Amino acid sequence: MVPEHALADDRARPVLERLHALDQAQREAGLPTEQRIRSVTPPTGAFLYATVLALRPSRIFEMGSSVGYSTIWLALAARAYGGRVIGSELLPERAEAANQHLREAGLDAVAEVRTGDAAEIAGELDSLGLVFIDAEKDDYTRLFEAVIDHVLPGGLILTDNVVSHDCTAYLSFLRQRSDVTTVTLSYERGIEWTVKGW
Ligand SMILES: C[S@@+](CC[C@H](N)C(=O)[O-])C[C@H]1O[C@@H](n2cnc3c(N)ncnc32)[C@H](O)[C@@H]1O
Repeated sequence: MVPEHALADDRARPVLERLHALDQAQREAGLPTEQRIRSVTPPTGAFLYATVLALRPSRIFEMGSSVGYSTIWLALAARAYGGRVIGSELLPERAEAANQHLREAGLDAVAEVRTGDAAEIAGELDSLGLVFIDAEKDDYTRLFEAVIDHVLPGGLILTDNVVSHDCTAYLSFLRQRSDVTTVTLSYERGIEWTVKGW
């Protein structure tokens, strides 16, 4: 039992535990990256949950949902105050699995995962209070550029894996922009905390 999963309710907890166990098993088996579900760690899930509870964004967008592990964490928090989560996933079978996991967790009224390129789906959305970027690391700049105009002033963009992976180009790109304030959090795999200016 992973302590962070105790934050979830009785319906969501078994789904989170199962997906985390699958992620661990795939990593231990040495499966190639593209075959793994590549979930965030449980502490990162709890971080997303706590951040959403604190900021209470009405509309949350996730770029790269895989089978929905982090989507469940975001949705658990959003449900507490009536927020809504839109996830996005390039691979149709993963998006389908994510929506099935949201149903199992009792969160399908709060969150949905759309199939397609997150950059294109961003164009369908507006007034985003929080964006979580967790797709391919060499695509972060394109995804950020696609979504930033759809984020509210003061909105938060979180990006995972900025310490575990070489994200130098993305981090420099963010620091050259005058419309955001950005800091790197050395937490778990590294989370970039980027706030859009008012
Ligand atoms: C690191 S995994 C996401 C893990 C997920 N956030 C979680 O913690 O459960 C990255 C996922 O992004 C998807 N992906 C890659 N490029 C994408 C894009 N341009 N738009 C949407 N999804 C993308 C991949 O297929 C993969 O399933």
